[in-house]
Order: sequence, then C-alpha cells, then structure tokens
Amino acid sequence: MAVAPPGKLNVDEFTVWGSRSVDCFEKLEQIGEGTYGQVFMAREIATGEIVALKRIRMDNEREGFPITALREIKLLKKLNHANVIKLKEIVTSTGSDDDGQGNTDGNKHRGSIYMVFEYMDHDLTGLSDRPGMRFTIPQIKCYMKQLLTGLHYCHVNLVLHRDIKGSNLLIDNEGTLKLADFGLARSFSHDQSANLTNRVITLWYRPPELLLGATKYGAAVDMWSVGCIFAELLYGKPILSGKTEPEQLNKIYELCGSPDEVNWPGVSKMPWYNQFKPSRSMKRRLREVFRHFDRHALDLLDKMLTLDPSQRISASAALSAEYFWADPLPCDPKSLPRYESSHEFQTKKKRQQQRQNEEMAKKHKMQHPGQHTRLPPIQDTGSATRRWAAQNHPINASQNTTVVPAALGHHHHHHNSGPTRFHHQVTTNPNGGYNANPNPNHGSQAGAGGGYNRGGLYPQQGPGLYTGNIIPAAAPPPPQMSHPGAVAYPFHPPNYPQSNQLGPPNPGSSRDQQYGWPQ
Ligand SMILES: Nc1ncnc2c1ncn2[C@@H]1O[C@H](COP(=O)(O)OP(=O)(O)OP(=O)(O)O)[C@@H](O)[C@H]1O
Repeated sequence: MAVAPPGKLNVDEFTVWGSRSVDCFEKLEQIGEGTYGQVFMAREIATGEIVALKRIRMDNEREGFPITALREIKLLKKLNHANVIKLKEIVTSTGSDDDGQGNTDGNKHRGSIYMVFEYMDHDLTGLSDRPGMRFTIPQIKCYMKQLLTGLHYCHVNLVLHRDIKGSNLLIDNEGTLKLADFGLARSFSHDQSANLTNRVITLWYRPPELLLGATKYGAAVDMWSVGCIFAELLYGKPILSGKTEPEQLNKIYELCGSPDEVNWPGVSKMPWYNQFKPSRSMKRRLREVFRHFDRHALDLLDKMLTLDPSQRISASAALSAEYFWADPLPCDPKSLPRYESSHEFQTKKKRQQQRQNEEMAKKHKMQHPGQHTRLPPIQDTGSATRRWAAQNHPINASQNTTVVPAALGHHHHHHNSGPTRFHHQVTTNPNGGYNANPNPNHGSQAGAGGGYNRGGLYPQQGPGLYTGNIIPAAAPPPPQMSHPGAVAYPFHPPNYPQSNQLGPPNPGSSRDQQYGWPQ
C-alpha cells in the first residue's frame, strides 16, 4: 500500500464506510425498483465516476436496519471476483431524499442508507427484453460461462446466492456479467446441518427440493436456477412460469418427471412430498421438449435440471461440460456488441407506456371511426439529468443510437482459447469445493398423467423464522392437469421474441414478506 504524504491520507484507502454523505453523488435516473427501495444511476461529483446507488428502505423503523441489507453488505465485503458485483462503499443521508427528478420521498428526518455499487449497463432480463433482441450461441455460452464462474466462486467461499434470476445478473458494455443482489444470500456449510428457510428464490427459478419443504440444502439450489436461466436463454422465454407453488411443482413434474425413490432416493421423506405427490407418475420429457437444442446444450441442461439435488451438476463440473468446449466456442466478452442501457425496471416501464398508447389509440379509433386513427407518438422528453447521462455516459450518443442486435450477423467465433481448459478464477478458500455427481438420473416413469392429489393447501412454512403471513391463508387448490400428455412446449428458435411478461411473481419468497431473520 502506498504511504500517503503527511496530512494527505489517501481518501480511497482510509474512508470509513458510512462516513460520507449521499450528497457526494448526483442522482441521474432511477434504474431499479427492488424490495429494498430504489436503485439509481448516479455520478460521483468529485470524480465524475458513474455508480449505482441502492437505497436501503427503512420503512419499519422499529425493526431497525434490515437484516437482508446487513447480510448483503457483510457477504459482499467478503466476496471479490470479476463476476460478482463490487460494493464500493456505504453512504448516508440525513434528511428526506430526492429521486433525481426533484421529487422527495417524504422520508423527512429519518435519513437513509445507500449502498454504492459499480454501475452496470444492463441486467439480463432488461437486455433480453429489448425488441428484436436475439442472443447468438457464442454470446449465450459467454454469459453462461461467466455466470457459472461467479457462482462457483461464491460456492467455494460457502455463499449461497438464493435468488438467481435474470434481473439479478448484471452486464456491462464490456460484456462482463456479474452476480448481484445478495439480499437473500447466506453462508452455508457442506454438511448441510443448519436449518435454512425454504422461502427463497423467485418462484420460476425455485428448485423442487425447496418447493417440497427442504430446510437442509446446499449449492444445488442455485444450480437449478442456473438451469432455468440457461433454458430461458436458449428457448427465448421462461420455461417454468408457475403462478403458485403447487403450480410451479406441477410444471416441474411435467417437464422433468415426477420424483420417486428411484430417481430421487429419500424424496418420499421430504416434508411436503405427500401433499404434492402426483396421483400418477409422469415421465421426464425434457429431452423431447427441447429436442431442437444443440446436443451439448441439452446434455448440460439435463444435468442442471435434475430433480435430485445430490445428483445435480455443480458449477465447477458445468464449466467443464463439453458445451463450453465445442464449436462455436464462447465469445470473448469484449467482442460483444454494445447496447443502449437496459434494466428490467425501464423495459417494463416502456412496455407499460406502449400498452397505454395502444389502448388510447384503440379508444380513439372507436370514438372516431372515420378519422385518421394514428395518434402522435408520446414524446419522451427525458429529464435534464437523463440527457446529461446520455451525453456523458461512457458510450457516447452516437454509439447509443447504433444498437446492434446480435442477430444481425455478429457471430463471435472465438477460436483461440488455447489448448487448456477454462481455469476457474477462485481467489480464496480454494479447498472449499463441494461434491456433485454430474450424472443425472433421468427419472423416467412409465405411463402418462398426473396432477396433484387434491389434498389441501400448500403446507405451512417449515422451520424458519418467517412469522408473518407468508403463505396466503387460502391458497388456490393445486391445479389439475387436464391434458397431461399434451403440455405445450412448442419449439421456437433460440430467443423466441419475449411475450409481454412483466416478470415472475415471487410468492412467498421475497423480502417484502419477511418478518424475521431469514435462515
Ligand atoms: N450495480 C448496478 N448497476 C446497474 N443497475 C443495477 C445495479 N444494481 C442493481 N441494479 C438494477 O436495479 C435492479 C434492482 O436491484 P436489486 O435486485 O439489487 O434490488 P432489490 O431491492 O434487491 O430487488 P429485488 O426485490 O428485485 O430482488 C436490478 O435488477 C438492476 O436492473
């Protein structure tokens, strides 16, 4: 460490976290709305550096500083890897906060705490929701490789992420992908002796063991989510989009087969197995449904979406999968096209605006059938700060307008990755790897059909300290499969245009429903 001249201590090295005010930053625009509060793009006034400010919501003063934020800060301070978001600093405000557009939040005299992160141009959901966006195969491989590398690093450092989903995978214009949002993350031990809550991971990405009530689990929970993301990247839209926990399990069974003692030894002892036992066994259809996927991709996906967590592939084994070593190879992140910034929050807003416009146009047409029906486009005047951001953003205005979707012929075959296989960039605790058996059990069972036993509502929370009304008192009865053999997974080419989905629901898992110490 360089020694600063007397009286001129190096501020970067000696700043005490939390000692600086948020006034050191100018908020430019809101880029995210999370359970914690808002996320803003901001500029550090002294240096001009662009950062992301995540405001920690302190709605319930009596409960003090949110435990999820404490966990996120503690874990992120410990993690240091190119594929994990970097927490730079914590800053505070003493009065009511404005949102960068001059609106204050009525948080008078309470003050706020902000986490300062390196700024990332996109999240994966925002990026893939861009109209006409299609990822190339080398691009998908590149993102998957980085996702697995970051996750492998977390797992060897005994950190479970527990909320892997597109909006938590941030991507910058250098093509680097980083894992973000460690608000549900926690440390774990290999012996899986601790009781953990099973109300984690956004429903669409939640593995069967959590849906069946497991409270002892490990890194395999994150790998299921990675499998869902992988399939989503190849398929073009989410593959398991249940609205309730029972429906989610049913969708998993329809695709991956129903669990039994053959394909998942011990499953019948899972806390909620009996409530959700399908009345007839269902056979695994993953290879049939996604038969048009590339052979190596399908092999890897099969191993990720393995029902039995002890047989599910680990991040390190996945990185060695043939998929990443077969042509076309993963591209170099730096060779990826640069896109105008896209966060899920903004793409959602744009879609809402577009829908409103369409509704207005429809109404207008009905009211004035004879008239010219085209309405003038709604002007997006943008705030002064947004204009500033556009002009001063690392990618200048002209680049901003030349969005080059990968589909327009940019195939980045990167053939010089050398003879050696990928080296996982693990910088600490290198001996902390965990076992995983990459051999999936395909779990096929004779006969079609299924559906849940009609036997009651989703079970109450297992051990864990969520004392609030996590589970709706009157959850809808589990859906019956009306056409068990005819689950529609029409094949679409990679990156089938996104539907108008507004993102996955997160019943039961999210921090808005936490009332205690999540385990
Ligand atoms: N460092 C960053 N750079 C750019 N955008 C970011 C950054 N961190 C977060 N965002 C944006 O803000 C969104 C919400 O952030 P984050 O997930 O950390 O908040 P949260 O309150 O935990 O949200 P959730 O309730 O959805 O889990 C992200 O999806 C992303 O679009």
